[in-house]
Amino acid sequence: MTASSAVSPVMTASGLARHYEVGGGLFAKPQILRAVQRVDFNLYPGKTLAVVGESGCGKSTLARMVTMIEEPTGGTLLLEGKPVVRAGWPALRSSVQIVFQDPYGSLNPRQRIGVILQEPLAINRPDLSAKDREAKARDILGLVGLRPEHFDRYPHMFSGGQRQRIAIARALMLDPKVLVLDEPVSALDVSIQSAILNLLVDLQERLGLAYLFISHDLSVVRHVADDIIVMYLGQAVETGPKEAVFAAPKHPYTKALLSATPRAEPGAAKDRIKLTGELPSPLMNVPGCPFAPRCWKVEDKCRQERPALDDNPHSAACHFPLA
Ligand SMILES: Nc1ncnc2c1ncn2[C@@H]1O[C@H](COP(=O)(O)OP(=O)(O)OP(=O)(O)O)[C@@H](O)[C@H]1O
Repeated sequence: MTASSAVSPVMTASGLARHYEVGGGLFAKPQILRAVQRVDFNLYPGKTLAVVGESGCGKSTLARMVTMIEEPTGGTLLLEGKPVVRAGWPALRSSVQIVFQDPYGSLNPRQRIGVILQEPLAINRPDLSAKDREAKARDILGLVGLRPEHFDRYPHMFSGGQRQRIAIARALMLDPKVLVLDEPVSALDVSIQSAILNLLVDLQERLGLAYLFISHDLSVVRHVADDIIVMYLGQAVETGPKEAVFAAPKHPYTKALLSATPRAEPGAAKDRIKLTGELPSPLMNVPGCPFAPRCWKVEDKCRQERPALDDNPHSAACHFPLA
């Protein structure tokens, strides 16, 4: 999806979908909840694709499919051109690692940092000796900006920012090609957020990692993204290079999200677009545009026909795009 890249994508998603059956029982049929619907993207080495949207739009479900924690119910996922299918998971899984939002909950409090870091190697790299595993863990600890003496400490002895460095270090232990970063700084103090974002940018440059960066916070996305997917109710409603999406959003939903994001530049104050109307239930398969009930540009066609993205590098699933 990025126009700039002549390099092959490390991961390609085509029509990726995840549905859940909910409810149901003796006398009632289960309902289908469409958490993610037909999402396409390419991830490139050394580049960051940000997925943004409000709570419940399907970001975490997408992350679980990309990290192969959960199987898609539709579409395909290719890793370096090879289909990701269950049979290939153990080998492919190590190439895609995830860092979660909560640095407090994701580390075992009873294990020393050195043990936590070596664990993925113990499981996936039986070819490495204990000495090599330890050496690798110590190297990666330094790479994420922690000190050698931290190796023997326990998670509770670290701050939130340091714990997130440990979680990033653990994700790097198997030399992944793709890192999924699921709201990696949302739980941290603002003062620490930029240090972690700078670390991620630095690691990407050094290691050529592809990032799928999931965030509801557009000011964070502005800092790190190359390309953006805006999701609404399980669907990609706008995709494009960051600069284009921020400078001239095409989808009314993206424009509303951007209008609610504080800007650092002086004089950048702008009118906030307030969305009214309810977010439709993901259990309802509405015929038209999912955003129509909240859209201030809505017309009859929007309620009848579902708009789709086109092949342009910057595209919006909207019958009446803004730019
Ligand atoms: N295992 C599941 N079973 C049923 N429904 C689910 C399941 N997981 C997610 N959902 C539903 O799928 C939709 C998307 O959820 P998801 O957690 O992916 O959204 P999100 O954008 O990550 O939100 P948040 O930021 O709040 O985590 C929601 O309506 C959610 O209730």
